[in-house]
Amino acid sequence: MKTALTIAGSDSSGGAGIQADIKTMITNGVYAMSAITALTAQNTVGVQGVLEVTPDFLAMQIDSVFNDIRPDAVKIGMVSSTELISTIADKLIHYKAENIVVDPVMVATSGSKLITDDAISALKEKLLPLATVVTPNIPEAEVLSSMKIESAADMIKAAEMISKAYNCAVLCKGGHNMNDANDLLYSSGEYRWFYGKRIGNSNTHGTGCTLSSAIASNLAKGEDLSISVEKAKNYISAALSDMLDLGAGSGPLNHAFDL
Ligand SMILES: Nc1ncnc2c1ncn2[C@@H]1O[C@H](COP(=O)(O)OP(=O)(O)OP(=O)(O)O)[C@@H](O)[C@H]1O
Ligand SMILES: Cc1ncc(CO)c(N)n1
Repeated sequence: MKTALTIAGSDSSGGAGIQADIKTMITNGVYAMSAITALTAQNTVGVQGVLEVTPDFLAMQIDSVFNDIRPDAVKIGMVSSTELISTIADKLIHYKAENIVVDPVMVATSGSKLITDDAISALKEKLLPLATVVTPNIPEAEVLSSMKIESAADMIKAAEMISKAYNCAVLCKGGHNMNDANDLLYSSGEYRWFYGKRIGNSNTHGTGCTLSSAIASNLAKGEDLSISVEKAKNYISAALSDMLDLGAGSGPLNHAFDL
């Protein structure tokens, strides 16, 4: 069985973070492991508290995983501080990790900030150059490219800028568009659109975590990047279409829609 590791924060409400990642990896056919960067007390309405792990303890978790069950792919989600980002980068280099998917988590769907400004610089300098693919939504792509994104042409331009600056593939996600849900993959100088019909479901808590974990699962199984994104896009669209409606705010999607 192929294996995947998520390095991310825990979401007590189970819709995003580590919990979304593990549900996604299992339903996409890989063995799931975790290294937890922070605990969040969170629900569909907001983030009530964050407790970060120490860099040493994050390093210990990553060592425990790599020294026993080597992951075929690694997904990185919420990492809120510079020290934790440096720890992850050092370990990924040390273990020569492959198939690295970086979801540059900055703000929760509910609006709470999940990263410090210093850490955004560290993410750019230390993690993006290690990434096979980075998966920003439109506001995150604006921060990473320092340009405003108002059209499909802007998505291509921003993805190209990020890809060239950090030497990684870029999937710019269109979930924050009003009219469609088209995602743009820019890789090795070429781009491909993944078209998605906008689904009328306001329960989108954890869509980014889920998509990046599905991509990591497909890479772990040996698919190339473009097919990995295509399959992940089909998975998230089906999970959203199931119209699960839990909680008072933006609720989770149904990761296990076909079980
Ligand atoms: N209403 C929707 N209908 C169809 N697809 C959607 C919808 N909302 C998001 N998606 C898809 O979900 C995936 C994640 O995109 P999105 O832009 O929501 O990420 P995100 O903002 O990082 O998520 P998160 O809410 O976890 O922070 C993309 O493939 C996007 O196209
Ligand atoms: C722990 C965690 N990671 C990522 C997100 C972004 O959806 C979230 N809300 N919570």
